[in-house]
Amino acid sequence: MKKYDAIMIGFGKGAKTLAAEFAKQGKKVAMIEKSSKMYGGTCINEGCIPSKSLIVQAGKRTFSDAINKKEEITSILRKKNFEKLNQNPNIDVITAKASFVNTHVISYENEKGTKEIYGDYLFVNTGSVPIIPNIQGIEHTKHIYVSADIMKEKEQPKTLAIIGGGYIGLEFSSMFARYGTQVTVFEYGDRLVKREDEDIALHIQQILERQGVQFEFKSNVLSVENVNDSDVIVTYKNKDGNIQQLTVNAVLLATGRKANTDGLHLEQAGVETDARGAIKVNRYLQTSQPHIYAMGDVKGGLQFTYISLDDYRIVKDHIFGDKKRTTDNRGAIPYSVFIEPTFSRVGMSEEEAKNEGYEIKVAKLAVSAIPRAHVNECKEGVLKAIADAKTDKILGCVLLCTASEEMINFVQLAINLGLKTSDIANHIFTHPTMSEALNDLFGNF
Ligand SMILES: Cc1cc2nc3c(=O)[nH]c(=O)nc-3n(C[C@H](O)[C@H](O)[C@H](O)COP(=O)(O)OP(=O)(O)OC[C@H]3O[C@@H](n4cnc5c(N)ncnc54)[C@H](O)[C@@H]3O)c2cc1C
Ligand SMILES: NC(=O)c1ccc[n+]([C@@H]2O[C@H](COP(=O)([O-])OP(=O)(O)OC[C@H]3O[C@@H](n4cnc5c(N)ncnc54)[C@H](O)[C@@H]3O)[C@@H](O)[C@H]2O)c1
Repeated sequence: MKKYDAIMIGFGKGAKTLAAEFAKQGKKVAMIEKSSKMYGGTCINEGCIPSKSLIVQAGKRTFSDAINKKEEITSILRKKNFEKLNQNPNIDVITAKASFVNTHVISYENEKGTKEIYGDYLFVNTGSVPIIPNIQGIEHTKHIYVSADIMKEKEQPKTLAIIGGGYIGLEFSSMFARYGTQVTVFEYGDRLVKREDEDIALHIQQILERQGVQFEFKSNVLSVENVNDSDVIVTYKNKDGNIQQLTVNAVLLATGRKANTDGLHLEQAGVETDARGAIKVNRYLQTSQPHIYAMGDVKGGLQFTYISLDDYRIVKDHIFGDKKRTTDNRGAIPYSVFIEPTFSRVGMSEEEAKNEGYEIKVAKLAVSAIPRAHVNECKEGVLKAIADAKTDKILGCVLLCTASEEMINFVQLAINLGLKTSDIANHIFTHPTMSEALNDLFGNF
């Protein structure tokens, strides 16, 4: 049986970066990825990059041209990811589905039959899969998609129902609407983005409604069925309890994603999972077997590529470093939802800060007051900051504006460094930029 210092299961962000690190240290690594279409993981092939490519191209290209462009970008990145590891003499890239035989042995099957390999360390980075809601007719109805599949269809649906108003629901509704598709979002909740303040949720809703998106809040989709070859009838209970129907060309399921442990046989290695099926880890990302680590979506919690990357840093530090980095000291974690304009947040919302017992002060700035927003011809949105009234320290910030995905990283650094609102209010920014609006926002307290 071939022996490795480290076996990576899944070509996710954390594992591929860790594989290169192990190899750099002269260790022998096996990277096992189940599909030749997935080198580089979800982000590059089915997640962040293809969706952001389609989002950026909306309004610039036709839908089918944008799909072609997206294919071009993802195939370049996939190839680069494969070659980077495959050309490394210390790394074997194995294309096969892996499963545990015991605490150190992994089995996989390829055209030559079943093989087993041994690893001193093992790393599970198998990502997540869409949750398929329990809706009558969902398994056998045509034109029902998850995010990965709908991004492969060249034909643009004229009408689209999206079930779920979370990250994917928001990004895909804004994107399809801007290609000219009539979009209806069905959401369980009584409003969008439950973890955000109500004023911000309302802003987001109004922006999307102006783009033509319709929302059915507090709705429950009961069944889907094909009416002819090209249409789907969606039957749902609306917020008033009335049964309604909507006929659309396609339905996108965006009701969350769960840890992907399917077929891994974790039990053979004694690796425990939690009630939601995610792999249980400690703050160093060790599983119930100390030499087996889990990184990225498969361990539950926040599902972002940059979390998987940070998981790599924690594991690297635990194995090769001073063991100081943990999941407890990552600092404030920002996020961006790529609707148009982008919505980004870091730190606490107003409501969260109040619930934590802070005496707070709140500052707001309308995007229409920003010179660069006029240049960009995108004057929609709002900026909001929350600070501790006693210490003037920044507690949180919400940016609903063009380029907020860039700006939020600056505010994150300010929060992590413990800066005060006056530090940003008096910071020198280049002009004319969206970032310089942070002078005014933080000067508005
Ligand atoms: C549509 C969409 C848009 C997104 N947009 C963003 C965004 O803008 N920003 C952001 O930060 N995050 C975004 N995300 C989330 C992000 O894609 C994930 O959090 C991230 O890719 C998770 O990476 P990972 O390291 O956990 O593993 P993944 O990248 O999911 O990699 C897991 C790999 O393991 C392989 N695998 C699974 N089982 C096995 C097995 N048994 N044997 C061998 N290989 C196996 C899979 O084929 C896959 O390649 C988006 C997700 C989606 C779906
Ligand atoms: N920009 C980004 O960083 C980005 C973009 C896309 C996806 N992602 C990641 O992908 C993950 C999955 O995204 P997602 O949008 O599928 O999940 P999500 O958890 O963000 O949202 C799911 C939504 O579906 C609703 N819902 C669940 N079941 C429903 C039903 N039967 N009917 C109506 N509504 C229902 C929930 O109330 C929730 O609002 C996210 O957690 C996120 O981490 C990130």
